[in-house]
Amino acid sequence: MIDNQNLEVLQTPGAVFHLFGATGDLARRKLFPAIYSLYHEGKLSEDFAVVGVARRPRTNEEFRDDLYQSIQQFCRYKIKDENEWARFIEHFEYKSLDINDVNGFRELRQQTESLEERFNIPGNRLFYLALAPELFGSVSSNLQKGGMLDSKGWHRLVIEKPFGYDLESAEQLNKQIRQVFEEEEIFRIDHYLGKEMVQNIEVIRFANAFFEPLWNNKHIANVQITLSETVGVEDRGGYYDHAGALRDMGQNHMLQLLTMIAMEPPSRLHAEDVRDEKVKVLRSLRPFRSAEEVRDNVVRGQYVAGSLRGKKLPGYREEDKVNPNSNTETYFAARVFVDNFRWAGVPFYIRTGKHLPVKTTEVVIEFKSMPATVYLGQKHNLEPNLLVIRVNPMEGIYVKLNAKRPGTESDIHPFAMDFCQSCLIGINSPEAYERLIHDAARGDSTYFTRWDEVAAAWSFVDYIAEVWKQGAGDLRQYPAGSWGPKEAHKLLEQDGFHWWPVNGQEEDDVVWEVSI
Ligand SMILES: NC(=O)C1=CN([C@@H]2O[C@H](COP(=O)(O)OP(=O)(O)OC[C@H]3O[C@@H](n4cnc5c(N)ncnc54)[C@H](OP(=O)(O)O)[C@@H]3O)[C@@H](O)[C@H]2O)C=CC1
Ligand SMILES: O=C1O[C@H](COP(=O)(O)O)[C@@H](O)[C@H](O)[C@H]1O
Repeated sequence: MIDNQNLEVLQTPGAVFHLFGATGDLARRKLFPAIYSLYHEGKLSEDFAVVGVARRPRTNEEFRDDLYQSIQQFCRYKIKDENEWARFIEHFEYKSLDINDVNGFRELRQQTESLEERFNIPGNRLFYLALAPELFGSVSSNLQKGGMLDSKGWHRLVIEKPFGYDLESAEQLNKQIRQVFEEEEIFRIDHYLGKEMVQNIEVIRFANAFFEPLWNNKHIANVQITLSETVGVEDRGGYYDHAGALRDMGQNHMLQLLTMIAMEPPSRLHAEDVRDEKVKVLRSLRPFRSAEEVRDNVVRGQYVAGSLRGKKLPGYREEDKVNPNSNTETYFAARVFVDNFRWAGVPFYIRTGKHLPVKTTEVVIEFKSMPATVYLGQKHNLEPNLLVIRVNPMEGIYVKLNAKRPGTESDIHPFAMDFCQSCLIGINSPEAYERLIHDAARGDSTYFTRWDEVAAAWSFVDYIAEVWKQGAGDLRQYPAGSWGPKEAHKLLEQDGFHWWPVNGQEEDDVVWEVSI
């Protein structure tokens, strides 16, 4: 069992957190629970304050009630100690303002200064924008005009995705923000980078002597990245129909995961060194250069009515706020290459979709087969070795090996050596947002996306989106609850591979317990 007693607790420096979009869905489901968890674990020092900002009127008491509900419903810690809750909640206040009205920011400044005085906070201010991206530019400029950046401490801007709709709009957005904030002050969220197992990829790769020598095109046959979701678009049809799976998951989470797998070891674990290595991967992605290349390497799909675990599900075009003739993809799979010395010739297959059979995020590294076999003519089933990194909902890694079935002479079968982190008693991994808010408050931008990463990812994705917009690249239908269009299998079959089953082992796998 992991020793939980001696975990390091790094406290944030004193600061006022301004949470723009405090009455929204993200704040309620993710941000308030994250702040409470940080406090509960002693990672937030007592000299902090939070101002929730949104348009609708709320008294401080009403706002605090909202927080209570949100934490009881969504936080991994429930409120049990009323004294602790009373200490925590007195740090929270609400401010009603319209982002486009600079006067509201002047009032916010006074409110902030009074909180700084009350809690002895040295002028550090963090601005978290849980808002529609159209508002990011106005917030930045009104923060400046309203005097919110005049305090002596540091100022940081934390921005939610999506960062733009394409490269051009992202550049415009970046320009607006950069008129007010330096790049070092901007923390662009990609919440997948806050996930425990995504951060663990770095450790698995760079702290284990037996992986690194094999981590290249001499030994790896292909890499498969799956981000499958059981949910549909829920109540986000308006946003999603405009975005689609490529922009919603591909440009950010999937390419970020790919960079974590493919990057070179950084010289040091400083934020800029890590991000330098990641951006090199994005720049090495082989761009598609024609509609045919897109058609041959990228599959897009949209769910039609189907069912999942006995529950009937409507088709995408019947969802709320979705255009009934929509051609937006709710699924895509692609075969991409990283054209550098390490990865030349190794296909990376990536796929994501809504209303697929399981919720999972997994990375499968498939190793090349043995150069020859000595087991000819005997009963055997020599499957390739796999390293599987399970990000979500299970956390862990397993290695698939071939071994002799006990009691036989050489009946060879695949076995899994499984380290299931989330199965260990006493492990309650932090939510991604906890880690990211904690990092931003401490000024650590390692797990936030730098502008050049965002730009490189858009450059890659834009070409595909443009080809689709021109009508090329057929939109395939798949029943909700299925594994997506069958064309996604052909992407791998043409190379002699197949998608490995995700989120579980095959029946005859044996789990070898590994203790740590
Ligand atoms: N929800 C999620 O799971 C995820 C969301 N995101 C991103 O986070 C951001 C917020 O999303 P979400 O919480 O779902 O959105 P919601 O629509 O639920 O919330 C939007 C918030 O913005 C406030 N707001 C809107 N207009 C103004 C204005 N003119 N002045 C002041 N406040 C305003 C609203 O408050 P009021 O109505 O009171 O003015 C509300 O608090 C988006 O960029 C989204 O893409 C990213 C990943 C996941
Ligand atoms: O950013 C997004 O991510 C979620 C999936 O996140 P996860 O942490 O639950 O895997 C996705 O549902 C949403 O469409 C997208 O905007």
